Amino acid sequence: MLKQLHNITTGNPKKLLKPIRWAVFANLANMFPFGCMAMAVAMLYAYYAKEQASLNIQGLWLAWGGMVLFLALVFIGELKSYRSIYRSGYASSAAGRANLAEHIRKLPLGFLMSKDPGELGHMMMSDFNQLENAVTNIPQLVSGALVPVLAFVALSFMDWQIAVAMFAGFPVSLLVLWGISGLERKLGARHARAKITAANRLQEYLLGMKIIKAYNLRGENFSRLGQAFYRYMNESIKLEGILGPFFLVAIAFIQTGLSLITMAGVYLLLGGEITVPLFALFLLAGTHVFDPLSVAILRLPAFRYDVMAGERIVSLLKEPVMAGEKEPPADHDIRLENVTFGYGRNTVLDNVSLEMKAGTLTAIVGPSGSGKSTLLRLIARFYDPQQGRVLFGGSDEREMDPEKLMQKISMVFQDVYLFADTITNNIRYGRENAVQEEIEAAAKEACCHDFIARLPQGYDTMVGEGGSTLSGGEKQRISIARAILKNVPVILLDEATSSLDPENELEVQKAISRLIQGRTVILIAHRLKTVVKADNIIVLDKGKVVEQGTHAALLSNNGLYARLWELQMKTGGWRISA
Ligand SMILES: Nc1ncnc2c1ncn2[C@@H]1O[C@H](COP(=O)(O)OP(=O)(O)OP(=O)(O)O)[C@@H](O)[C@H]1O
Repeated sequence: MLKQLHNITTGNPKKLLKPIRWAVFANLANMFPFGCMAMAVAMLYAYYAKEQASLNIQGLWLAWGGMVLFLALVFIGELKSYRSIYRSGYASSAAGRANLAEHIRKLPLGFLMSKDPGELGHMMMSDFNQLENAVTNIPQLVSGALVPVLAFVALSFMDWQIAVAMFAGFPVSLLVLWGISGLERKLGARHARAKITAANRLQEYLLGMKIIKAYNLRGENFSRLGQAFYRYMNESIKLEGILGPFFLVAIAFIQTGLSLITMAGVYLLLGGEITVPLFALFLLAGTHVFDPLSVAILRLPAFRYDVMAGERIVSLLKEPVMAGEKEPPADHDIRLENVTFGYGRNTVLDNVSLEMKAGTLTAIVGPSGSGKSTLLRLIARFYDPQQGRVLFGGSDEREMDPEKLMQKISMVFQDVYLFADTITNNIRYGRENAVQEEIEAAAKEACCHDFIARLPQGYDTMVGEGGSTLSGGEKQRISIARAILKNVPVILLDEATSSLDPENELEVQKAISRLIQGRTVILIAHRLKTVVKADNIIVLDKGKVVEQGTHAALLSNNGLYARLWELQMKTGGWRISA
C-alpha cells in the first residue's frame, strides 16, 4: 500500500495525509449516529415490552440530538476530505507533470529517441489523469477498509458470536481479491500497452495525413490504426469480462454476513442469550458496514489499474539524467579523441580524432549518411560517445553540466522548429530576458526584419505549430536571429540552403555570414562551393575521417573531396559563392 501511495503521488505521499485524515474523521463520526439510533431503538423497545413504565422522552431527545450533531460532523469531515482529495489530486498531477517534463528535458537524447513520442505524450496526460482518479478513490477505499475493522472490534464487545458470524465471509472475500491480483496486473498491463499503442497509431495517422491523402491510403489500407483499436477493444473486454465475476464473488461473500447475522441472531435470541435490541443493533450494523465495503470492492479494480500509471511515471523518473556538473572553460577549442559512436548496434562514427581551433571555421563534408550530423550532435552533447572523448576547451564534455555547455553553443538546424507563439517570442527563445529592441536588432542582422514588418501583426504574428505558416527560408532566418540573440562563442550549423529558392537562399546566406563572424564555427556543408574559404575542411566517409585540410590542399590531394568537387562542378548543384 505504501508503495502504491508513493506511485500515486509520484514520490510524495505526504500530500495524501490531509485528505486521509479527514476521511478517517468522517468515518469515525459516522459510527456515532448509528449508535444513537441503536440507543433510541432500545428505549422504545423497553417501553413497548413493558420493561419500563414510561417512555424515556429525555433520552430519546438526547439520542436524536446526538444523531444530528454527529451527522453534521460527518458532513464536515466528508466535505473537507472531498475538497482536499480533489485539490491534492490535481495539485499532485500539475506538479508531477511539470517535474516529469523537466526530467525528460535532462534525459539523454538517445533514450528519448528510443521512445515513441506518443508514449511520452500519453504518460504526460493520460497517466496523470489516471493518478487523479486513483487519488479521488482513496476516501472510499479508506472507509471501506476502516469501518468493518472498527465495527468488528466494537460489536465483539457486545456479542462475539454474532460479530464472528457477521464477518465470516470477509476472509474468503479477501482471499479471492488477493488471488486475482496477479492476473489483474497482467491484464491491466496488457490493456495499458494496447491503449498506448492505439494512441501512438492515432498520432502517426494524424501526422502522416498528407501522405495518406497523397497516396489515397484509405482506412482499410492504413490498417495499423484499425488493428490497434481492435486490440484495445479486445483487451478492454478481457479486463472487464475476466475480472468482473471475481469481484462480484468477493462482494457476494461479504453480503452473506447479513443472512448469517439473521441465522445466528435468531438462534441466540431463542436461546435467551441476546436481547431483541441487541439483535436489532446487529441488523442495523450489517447494512451500515456492508454497503461501503461493497462500494470499496467495486472501486478496487479501477484503483489498482490507475495505480499502474504511477508505476510507469516513477520508472521514467528513475531514468538517469545526463551527468556532469562542471562549468565549461573559457577556451573554445574543440577536440575529438578516438571517438566511436553508434545508434544501437550500428557504428556511425569510427575512432574519429579531430581538432577545431577557437575562432576558426571548420567545414564538414561527405556523402549522405557519413555521420556529419551525428558529429555535431556529439559536440553539442546530445549524446555521449561510446568510446573516446569530446573535449571542450581541453575538458571532457562528460564532466560538464549539459545546460551550461549549451550556454556556449548555438545550433542552427536544417529542420527548423518554431513554437506556436508570436515571432517575438520565437526569437526570444535565444535569450529569455532580451528586450524588443534587441529582438528587432537580431532580426535585422538575420535579414528577417523586412518580411516580419510586412506581416499585418508584425512581430506579434502568431506562428503555427512547427512554423507551419512560414516558408522554409523565413523559418531559417528566424532561427538564425535566435542564434544571433543568444550571442555565444560557438556556432554549430547544418547548412540548409539547398531546398530554398535563389532569393531566399541569398538572404539566408547573408544572415549566416553575419552570425558566424568572429566565432568558432563548425559547419556541415552540402555544397562544396560554400566551404572554399573554410580554415579546415574535414571529409567524412562511412564514419571515418578520410581527409582534411584547406580547399586548395584537398584539391591537390586528388582524393574523395576532389572527386566530390568535380561532380558538383559538373552537375552545377551549387549556386552561390561563400
Ligand atoms: N536517431 C537515429 N537513430 C538511428 N540511426 C540514426 C539516427 N540518426 C542518424 N542515424 C543513422 O546514422 C547514420 C549517419 O547519420 P547522419 O545524420 O549523422 O549522417 P549525415 O552525414 O549527416 O547525413 P545527411 O547528409 O544525409 O544529413 C545514418 O546511417 C543514419 O541512418
